[in-house]
Amino acid sequence: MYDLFKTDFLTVTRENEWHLEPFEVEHSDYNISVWDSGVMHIEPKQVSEVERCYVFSSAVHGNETAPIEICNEIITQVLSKKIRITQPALFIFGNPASINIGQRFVEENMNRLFSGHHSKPKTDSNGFRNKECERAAKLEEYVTRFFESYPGWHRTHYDLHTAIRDSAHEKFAVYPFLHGKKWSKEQFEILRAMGVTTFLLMEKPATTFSYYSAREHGAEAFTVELGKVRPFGQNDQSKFAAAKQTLIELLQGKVFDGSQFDQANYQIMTVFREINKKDDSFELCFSDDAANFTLYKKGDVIAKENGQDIVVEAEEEAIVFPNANVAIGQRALLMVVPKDITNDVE
Ligand SMILES: O=C(O)CCC(=O)N[C@@H](CCC(=O)O)C(=O)O
Ligand SMILES: [Zn+2]
Repeated sequence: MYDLFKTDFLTVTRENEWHLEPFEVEHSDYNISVWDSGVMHIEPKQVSEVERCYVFSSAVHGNETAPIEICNEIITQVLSKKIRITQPALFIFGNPASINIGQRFVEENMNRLFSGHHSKPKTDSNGFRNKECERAAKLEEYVTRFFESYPGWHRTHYDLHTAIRDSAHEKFAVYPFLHGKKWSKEQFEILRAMGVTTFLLMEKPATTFSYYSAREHGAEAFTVELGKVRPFGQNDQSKFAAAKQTLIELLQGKVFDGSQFDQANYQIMTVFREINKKDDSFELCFSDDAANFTLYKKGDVIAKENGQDIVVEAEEEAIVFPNANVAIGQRALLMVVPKDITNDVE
């Protein structure tokens, strides 16, 4: 049994990489349950009239430390009564073992394992199911348990990340494919309050945590990129203050009014092309410090594979998440273009 008033939740999480026996934390204002390593449910004892519940996840990639720090601070401030919240929250540190090694993942990128992909047979290892597969399956169960505790409530999940490269738009959010549903004006406004004005609208299902919550639980869910990957202690906290403050305000029952939505306040992009790595010869043809959202022109060679050039096809395309160092078959690069969503928001 841990005393979370003496040892913060992140420390306890890091001491128990893959498993922690569930326990309750005595508190005058909240019912607090630790469901597993890195998984904490906080429920205000006084039931809110604002029927909204929140999942805030971080460390789905263990080296993306700024969101981990933000979430750990919010938890610590709630427990110590420095801030008071009114809405139920599930905090998740996704991959504690990868936090400890300061890497994106231990064996497999967990953000490619949701929506059941954790249970798909692995072609490379005769069906071997690694610990990240087990963890992704458990995280799905916890999110289900949490959302089902509040039937009929409005559900939100922000899966907080930082990006490997610099970005021409420092903060941006990936809006998972909605299968024809309209994009939420309110969410554009909430995320703008966090400092996010660039959105990447996905056009197909994905294996990410945010797509899982959107699709399986009808949650407003996003992968939110808050800046660049840095080790613990090297994050400029001032760059994350607005995001942290907005997350706290949501937990305090704030409801945003999206009625003034104006596309001119945002950079809205969609995926023109997803480039997957097909074999080990795949290489990117721009420098390692080319930022996300750098524009390339028609005919520019952006990658090579198997002796073939991969070139820009539209008049202009911007790069997002370029990474030649992914497993074969996985996304190595997104090419994105602007999108007008004036008639597709509500
Ligand atoms: O900077 C990068 O190349 C990756 C940053 C990152 O982890 N991004 C997420 C995006 C997930 C999504 O598409 O919703 C990822 O690649 O998992
Ligand atoms: Zn990430």
